Amino acid sequence: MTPAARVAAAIEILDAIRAGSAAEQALTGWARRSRFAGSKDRAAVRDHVFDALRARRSLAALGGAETGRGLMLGLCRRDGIDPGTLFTGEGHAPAPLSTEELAVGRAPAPGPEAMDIPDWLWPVFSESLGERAEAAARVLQSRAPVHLRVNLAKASRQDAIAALAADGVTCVPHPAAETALEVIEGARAIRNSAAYLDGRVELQDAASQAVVAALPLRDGMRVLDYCAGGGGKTLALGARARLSLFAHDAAPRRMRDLPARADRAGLRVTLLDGDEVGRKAPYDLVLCDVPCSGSGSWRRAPEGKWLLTPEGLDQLNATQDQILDRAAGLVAPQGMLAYATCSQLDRENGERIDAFLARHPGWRCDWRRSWPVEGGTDGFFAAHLTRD
Ligand SMILES: C[S@@+](CC[C@H](N)C(=O)[O-])C[C@H]1O[C@@H](n2cnc3c(N)ncnc32)[C@H](O)[C@@H]1O
Repeated sequence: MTPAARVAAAIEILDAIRAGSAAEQALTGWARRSRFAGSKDRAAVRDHVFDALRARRSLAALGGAETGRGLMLGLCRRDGIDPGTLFTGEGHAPAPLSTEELAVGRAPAPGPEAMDIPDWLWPVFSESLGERAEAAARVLQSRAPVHLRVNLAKASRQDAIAALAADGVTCVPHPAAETALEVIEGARAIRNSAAYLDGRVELQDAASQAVVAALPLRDGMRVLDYCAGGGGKTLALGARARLSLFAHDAAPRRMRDLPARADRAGLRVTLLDGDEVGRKAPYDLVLCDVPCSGSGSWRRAPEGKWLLTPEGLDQLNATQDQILDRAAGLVAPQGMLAYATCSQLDRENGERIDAFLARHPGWRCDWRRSWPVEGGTDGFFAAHLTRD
C-alpha cells in the first residue's frame, strides 16, 4: 500500500469507530476485508488510527471536523506533512481536499482541548495531578513504549536481552523493576522471538511489574489474583516465588488464555469461579487489580479517554469499593489485601483506600505509591492493606 492508501484506510476505520465500532473491532474488520495489506501496512494503518484517537480533540480542531478525514487532515497539519501529497485522489488515496476543507481548521484552544482531555474531566484530572497535570496529559497524546517482563524463573535479564537481540529485538533494562525491559527496536518481531515463545519474556508495562515487585511474597504463600483478566499480574506473581496461585475474574472468559500462558511460563494456576473463590479462602495475599478508568494507560487504549463519563466514573468507584469489601473477607488474619489501578485519578486511588479504611476500622494502610506516566511507564497506583 502507498502512504496515501494507508491514510485512506485509517479514514475508513476512524469513521467506523465514530459510528460506534470499538477500535480493535474496526481494525480487524478492515484487515479481513483488505487481504492485500501486508503486516507493515496493517501496522502503519493501526499507528495512524491510534495516533488520531489519542489526540482526537486537538486534531479535530486542526482538521476542521471530527470525521476520519478531519482527523487525518489534522494529523498531517500537526506533524508538518503537506496534506496535498496524500489527499490526491489517485489510486487508493483519499479524495483531494475541497476548498471548504482547505479553509477550515484552527489551532486547538489552550487548555483541555489542546491537551486532549474532555472538559468535564479536566477538573478531576488536574485536582489529582496538580502541577503535573499538563505534562501528564501531553504524555497521553503520544505512543506508549513497549515493555517486556523477564521471567526470572527462566532467564536472567541479561540472557533475555541477548536472546531477544538474536531475533532482532533490541532492549535495554528499565529502572522501574528488576524484571523490566524497554524495547528500543524490533517490537514487531517480539511475538515470533524464541524468548517470547518459550516464556522467558512476556509483554507487560514496567509499572505493572513494579506493582507486583512491591508485594511481600514468600515461598508457600496462598495468593489470589482476584481481578485476573488475561493474567498478566498472575504470571508476574508466580514468577516471584513458589506460591499456591489462584486466579479469579468476574468475567471468566477474560482468563481463557491464562492456562496456556501459565504453561508457557512453567507455572500452575488454579482458576476459580465466584463460589470456589470463597470456598478456597483464606488467602495470605489477595491482589485486586480493579477495573478502572484506565487513565494511566490511555496511550495504549485511547478510546477510554473519550468514553469515560461522570456517571461511568461513579459506577467504577462503586465497583472498586465492592471489590475491596468482598476481597477483604477472603484475606487470612495476618494476610494482606493489595489494591492496584492503572489510573491517575485520586477518585480511584487514594480516595478509595481512605473510604475503605473508614468502612473497615480494623484495617490500616502502611504503604501506597503512584507511578506517573511522565516516568516512562503507564500511570499506576497501588496500596497495601493489613488488619490492625
Ligand atoms: C484492570 S483489569 C485486570 C487486568 C489484569 N490483572 C492484568 O494484569 O492483566 C480488571 C479486571 O477486573 C474484572 N472485574 C470487574 N469487576 C469485577 C468484580 N466485581 N470481581 C472480580 N473481577 C472483576 C474485569 O473483568 C477485568 O478483567
